[in-house]
Amino acid sequence: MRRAHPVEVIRAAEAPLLAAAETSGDPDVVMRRAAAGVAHHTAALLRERTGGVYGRAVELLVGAGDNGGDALYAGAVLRARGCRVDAVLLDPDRVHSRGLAALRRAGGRIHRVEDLGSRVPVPDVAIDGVVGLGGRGSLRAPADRIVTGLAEAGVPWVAVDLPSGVDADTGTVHDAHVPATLTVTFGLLRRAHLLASPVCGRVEVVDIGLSDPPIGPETVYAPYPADVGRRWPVPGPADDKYTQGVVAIRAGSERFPGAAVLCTSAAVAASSGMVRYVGSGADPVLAARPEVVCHPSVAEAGKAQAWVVGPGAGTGAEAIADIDAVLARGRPTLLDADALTCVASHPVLLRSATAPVLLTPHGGEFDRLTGGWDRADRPGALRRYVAGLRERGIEATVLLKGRVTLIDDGETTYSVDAGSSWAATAGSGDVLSGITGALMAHVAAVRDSAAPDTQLNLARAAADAVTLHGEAARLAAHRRDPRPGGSHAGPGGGRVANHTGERPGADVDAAHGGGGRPRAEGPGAPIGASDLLAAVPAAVAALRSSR
Ligand SMILES: NC(=O)C1=CN([C@@H]2O[C@H](COP(=O)(O)OP(=O)(O)OC[C@H]3O[C@@H](n4cnc5c(N)ncnc54)[C@H](O)[C@@H]3O)[C@@H](O)[C@H]2O)[C@H](O)CC1
Repeated sequence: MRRAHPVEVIRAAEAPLLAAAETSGDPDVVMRRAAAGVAHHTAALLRERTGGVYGRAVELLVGAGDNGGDALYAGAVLRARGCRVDAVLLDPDRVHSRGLAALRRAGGRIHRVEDLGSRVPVPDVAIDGVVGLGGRGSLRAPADRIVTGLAEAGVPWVAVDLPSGVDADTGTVHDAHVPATLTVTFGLLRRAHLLASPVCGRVEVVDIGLSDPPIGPETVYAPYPADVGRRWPVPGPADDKYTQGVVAIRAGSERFPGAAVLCTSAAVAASSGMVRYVGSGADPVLAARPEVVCHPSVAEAGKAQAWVVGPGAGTGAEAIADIDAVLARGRPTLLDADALTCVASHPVLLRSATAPVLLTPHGGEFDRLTGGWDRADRPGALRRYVAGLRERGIEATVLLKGRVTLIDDGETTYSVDAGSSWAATAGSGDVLSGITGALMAHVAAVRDSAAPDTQLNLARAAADAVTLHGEAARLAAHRRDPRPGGSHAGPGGGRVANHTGERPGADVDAAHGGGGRPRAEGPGAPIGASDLLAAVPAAVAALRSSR
């Protein structure tokens, strides 16, 4: 798992290093170490983009704090490597004076913002040293104007520590922010690197000598794709359809038969166990997936290790009664879509739950559940909601969907960046419910046979399912078979997206509105939920073979 920490933990980890630097008589030794890393990775980006480093133009946007100091020292290193370096000082009276002197000595040019006039320099790369850990709120004028201008001109931004205009702890991306192609941070990931990963670009961590800090309730986790692949359930020599987990799905309605097909088909594709179905969509479900076992009612469904309720299932009296009946069966249950609407209007429903529940709202459904939430603090709003449920005695985990999906069980927050936004399509949530339900059934089956008294790690299972879903969307968007009626059996796609590496969406495309707006997802083409579904087996294979 990748781990990311809150600002106070980072500051505490840095404190002994900074104190030692102070007593050594070289107070900037740690800062120069950090800056050397910034310069190294900026040079690599320059080489990638322009084929070299010598003679390339670098612009530094420098704020009042130590983040600006890092940028100035990095500028001095790049100058020594032959770059032309221009530093724009946003607050000349408070600039880091030793960093500034170092850049001057190296031959960098220094500008006050007011001296820039209408000059619009177009460097090969721009370094964001406006604010780091001490940043609060949006980029202010005139930094916002400079950032927008360069982003519109297609200049890649390197963020020092984290992109300015992004809150280090909540990951809130303010309207005016730096859309980074690359973020170079120091020693430890900050929460924003996982919570706001689409605007961080590729994240590089430079070793500056920090020790591992303690983990705590504010630590944010993100699974490595290779770990998800290692954990993904596949049948072993002693397995049969029951040992791998049976998931039962109550989904679909006269109005939304497709939800039943997408959800059950995704569950079938995600694991080799068994899928049961209850609802009005038995005919289309069986037409798509004859291996699904259909039942006339919740009461008549056979044994299942986990249940999924809600996709397209309706919000009427019958649907509500079925939610109640499923929860009363005492198995781990995923509640999605219409089931969340029912829970929002009848919160008492969750009292029937005698086993862990996983709620999977998108932002609008979370609005309904909470009566309105603080969008400036996604992880905080989620943690507070889960805490409220747990205070009511409900063993709940909540998965808040988005390009960056957050999962919280009251103690641990997982953050999963899909790596692209291709999955933002109708029916994609139904597929996610099916995948997640199958995985829940598997972990419950394993738990029941190995250690029935232990707690289920539903949050980690959900994070794994979201990782797979994102990978399936990426593969679907990139592997469309151009033949009429073709499938997803096209070549390539074996390499799993490294979510701190390949990130086409982090690039800025002036043609798509500029102003730091992330470009639509680079190469690839829009997909529907059926395309995503068809790519699930390839995504499982890709995750299982990733290193
Ligand atoms: N000291 C070292 O050896 C190391 C420092 N590192 C870097 O230091 C920053 C943290 O520096 P700090 O001075 O505490 O904070 P900032 O530079 O982030 O900014 C503080 C400064 O900015 C003003 N401010 C806050 N919000 C805004 C805003 N939205 N717009 C404009 N100005 C704003 C605030 O008033 C303060 O004056 C850390 O991130 C590293 O980059 C390294 O850790 C290496 C060791």
